[in-house]
Amino acid sequence: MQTLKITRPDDWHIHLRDGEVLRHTVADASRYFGRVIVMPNLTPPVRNLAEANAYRQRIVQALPATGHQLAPLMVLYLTDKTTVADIADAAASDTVFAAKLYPAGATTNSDSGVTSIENLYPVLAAMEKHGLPLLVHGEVTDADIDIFDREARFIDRHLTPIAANFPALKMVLEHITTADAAQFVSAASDNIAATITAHHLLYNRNHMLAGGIRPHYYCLPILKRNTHQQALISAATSGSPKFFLGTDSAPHAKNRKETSCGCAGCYTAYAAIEMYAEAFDAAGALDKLEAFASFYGADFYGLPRNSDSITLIKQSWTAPEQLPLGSDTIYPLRGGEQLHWQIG
Ligand SMILES: NC(=O)N[C@@H](CC(=O)O)C(=O)O
Ligand SMILES: [Zn+2]
Ligand SMILES: [Zn+2]
Repeated sequence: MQTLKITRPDDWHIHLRDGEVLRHTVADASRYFGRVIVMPNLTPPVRNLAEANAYRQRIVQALPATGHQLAPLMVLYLTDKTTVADIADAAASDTVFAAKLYPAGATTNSDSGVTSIENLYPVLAAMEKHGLPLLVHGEVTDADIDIFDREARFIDRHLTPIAANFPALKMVLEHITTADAAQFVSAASDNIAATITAHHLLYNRNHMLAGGIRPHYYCLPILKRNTHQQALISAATSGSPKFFLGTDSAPHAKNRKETSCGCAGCYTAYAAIEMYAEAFDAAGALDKLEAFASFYGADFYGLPRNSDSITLIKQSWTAPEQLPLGSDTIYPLRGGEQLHWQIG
C-alpha cells in the first residue's frame, strides 16, 4: 500500500459560515489542517477587528473537545466604507492576517462588497504600508461579460493596475481557474501569489454540464474548459512557491443548490487533502504535494511551517452521500463516489 507522509497542511481559503453549522464545518476543517484562512463573507460581513475577533471566538468554541487543533486566521471584508484605521487596527492585531476584496455582486454574500476599486486605493495603500495581504475574488461583474471570461477580464482591468500602483502590496488571487490567471501570477513579482482549489484541479466544465447538469459542481469562479484545468495542474505541480492550497470549501445546504436558482460553492473540507493527493497523483507529481499544501502558503504569509506531519494512504473508500450541516444536510463534492486517498 502506498503511503505519503507530509508536513501538516494549512488551508489558505475556507468558508466556515457561522452559527449552528460551525460545529460541522469546523470539525471537518480541523481534522488535519493546522491553520485556515477564514473567509469573511458572512451576513453581515466581518468588517473590522472587533467583528473578526468575535467571529474567531465562535469558531474556537466550536472546535471538537479532543484531538482537534486548528488556528483560525481571520480576514476583513473590504467594503466601500472600510477605513485606513480599520486596516491599521487589523494589521497591528495577532488575529487578522489579510483583507478580502469582493467586487460587489461577484459571488455568494458579496452584496456589501466594493463598488469602485479605484475608490479603495487609499485602503490598498494602507495595506501595502502595513504589510497586510490583499486577497482577491478576481471576477468582473458586468452583465454583458461572459461568465467564462470574467476572471481574465478582471486581471487586465484591475489586477494589472493594482500591481503597478502598489508594487509592494502582498496579493493573493484566490481560487484561480484560468491559464490567464496562472500566467499573470507566474510573471508577477514575488509578492503576488494564488490559491488553487482541489475541484479546479480535478474537474472542468464538462464534468458540470455534459450528460446532465450537476449543481454540486457549480462554484465561482465557474469551472472552465479542460485546457484551463491543465494549466492549473501545471501551475500547482510546478514547484513554484506562488501557488498554494486553498480549498474554497463553501458549504450550502442541499436544497439551496438543488433548486431553480442554486447557490455557488462546493463542499470539499470533509476530504480536501485526499482530493488534492488524487490530483497530484494523476499528474505524476505526488512529490510536489507537500510544498504546495504545507510550505508555500505559510512562507507567503510569513508564518512558520507546521512542525508535525500527517500520513496519506492510497486506498479507495466511498464518500458519504450526504453530511449534516447544522440542522440541514449537505451534498459534499464527490458524495457517494469513490475517493482514492485517505488519512492514515
Ligand atoms: N466559491 C463559491 O462558489 N462560493 C463561495 C464564495 C467565493 O469564494 O467566491 C461561497 O461563499 O459560497
Ligand atoms: Zn471567491
Ligand atoms: Zn471562497
